[in-house]
Order: sequence, then C-alpha cells, then structure tokens
Amino acid sequence: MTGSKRCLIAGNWKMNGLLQEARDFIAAFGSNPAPESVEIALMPPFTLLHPMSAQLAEMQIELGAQNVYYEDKGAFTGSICPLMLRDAGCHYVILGHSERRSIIGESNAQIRSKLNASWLHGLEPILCIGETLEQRERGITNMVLAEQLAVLKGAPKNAPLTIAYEPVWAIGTGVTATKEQVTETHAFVHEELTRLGHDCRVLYGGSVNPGNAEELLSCPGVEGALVGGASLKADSFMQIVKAAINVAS
Ligand SMILES: O=C[C@H](O)COP(=O)(O)O
Repeated sequence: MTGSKRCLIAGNWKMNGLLQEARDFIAAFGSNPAPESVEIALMPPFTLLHPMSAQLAEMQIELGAQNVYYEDKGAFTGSICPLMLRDAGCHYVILGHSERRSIIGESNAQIRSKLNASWLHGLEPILCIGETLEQRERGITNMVLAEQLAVLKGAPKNAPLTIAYEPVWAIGTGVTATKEQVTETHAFVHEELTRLGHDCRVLYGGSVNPGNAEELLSCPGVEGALVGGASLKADSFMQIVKAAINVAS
C-alpha cells in the first residue's frame, strides 16, 4: 500500500446473487465491525442494489454497480443510467471489465463515454484493465495496458477514480500472477497514471482468495483487491478483508 490512499476490498458478484442469498450474506457478514483502515465495497447485480443499499450503508460498506450506460434517460431498452445508480445508493461503478470487453465487445470509446457520464453524476468508476495470456506471452502487456489507460487522456485530473489491474488469464481460473508480475505491472500502471496526470488507487484482481490475499496485497503498488468468486461467501470475503487489515497495520 503506497501513500495515504485507503485500501479498498471490493466484491464483484458478477451475474450471481438472488434476494435470499443477499440476505444471508448480510446476516453473516454484518456481525463483523467495519474496519477503519480498509474500505469495503460490494457490487451485486442491478436487481440487488436497492434491496441491499440501506443495510450495506449501515454496515459502512459502499455499494457499486457492475456497469452503466452513458445516456441520462430515454429509449435505451435494458440500460441503466448513472442517476439510477445514484438513486439506488451507489458510490462505485465498475467499467471496462474484461468480461464486458470480450463477451459484449465493449470498446475503449464506449468506456470513455461511460467514464464521463459516471463523473457527471458523482459516481466513482473502477476502471478495469488487463492483458490476455497471449498478449503477456507476446511481451506486449505494457502496450495493452497503456492503450486501455489512454481512455483517461483529457479526463479531469481530480475526478474520482480507481483502477483495477486484472490479468485476464487470472480471472476465475485459480491462477494468480506471481508477486514479481504483480509488482512489476503495478509499477508500470502507476507510472502511466502519473504520466496521464492521475494519482489514484490501483487494485489487483484475478483469483484473489483468503489463501493468497495477504501476499498479493503486500506487493508494492497494490492498494486493494477486486474480488470475484471469493466475494460471494461472507466468510471468505471477510477473510480477505482481514488480510487487508493485517497488511495495512
Ligand atoms: O471482478 C473481479 C475479477 O474479475 C476477479 O474474479 P475472480 O476473483 O473470480 O477471479
């Protein structure tokens, strides 16, 4: 953890979670007092934002969404706008997740529009970047990350922003990047952000679990984690939060 930026442990539930599961999660997680040194956030599916909002706020857990559309309102069937996310109590929105880039075909231009719309309505984007295994093996990881970060060119310098570096080959695979890979890549991401005029938190994501969290969070330049699978169970998510508390102390 570098500087005075508070470590963030964010749970991305992806397309998982029914109402009863959300209730069970809150009941199990709620008995733990909110730590001072670590910020916690949850990104459930859209259908659970309103139902979870009040209780998460009481537990001092920030709420976030997994995507947003860039128009304010109108005939955009199936889309959710930034104001709707604010209305549901969201502080964060994940943008540019590799699953949206690869499955939905989301482009950097669309991601930039979503960044602008999020900032306009007071949301803090968590911008995801990451290389595929093929790109890493070809030695073009930094080039790919620089291209993805280029969506920040010309963006307001003081706009709230968190970056999540998620090597695509480590997402949901049980394979994590080595400490060396994480340290080296986070150093590059921080350098690139400085060049673009942004001093923001950089999270690591990709198969973070209770067994590897402390090691990953201890790497220089890692200021939190974006957790997928291991955030679905209150117990494993809390263990990751505890690992972050240990690293922060
Ligand atoms: O947004 C979260 C990441 O895609 C990581 O997912 P994972 O922890 O299941 O590998």
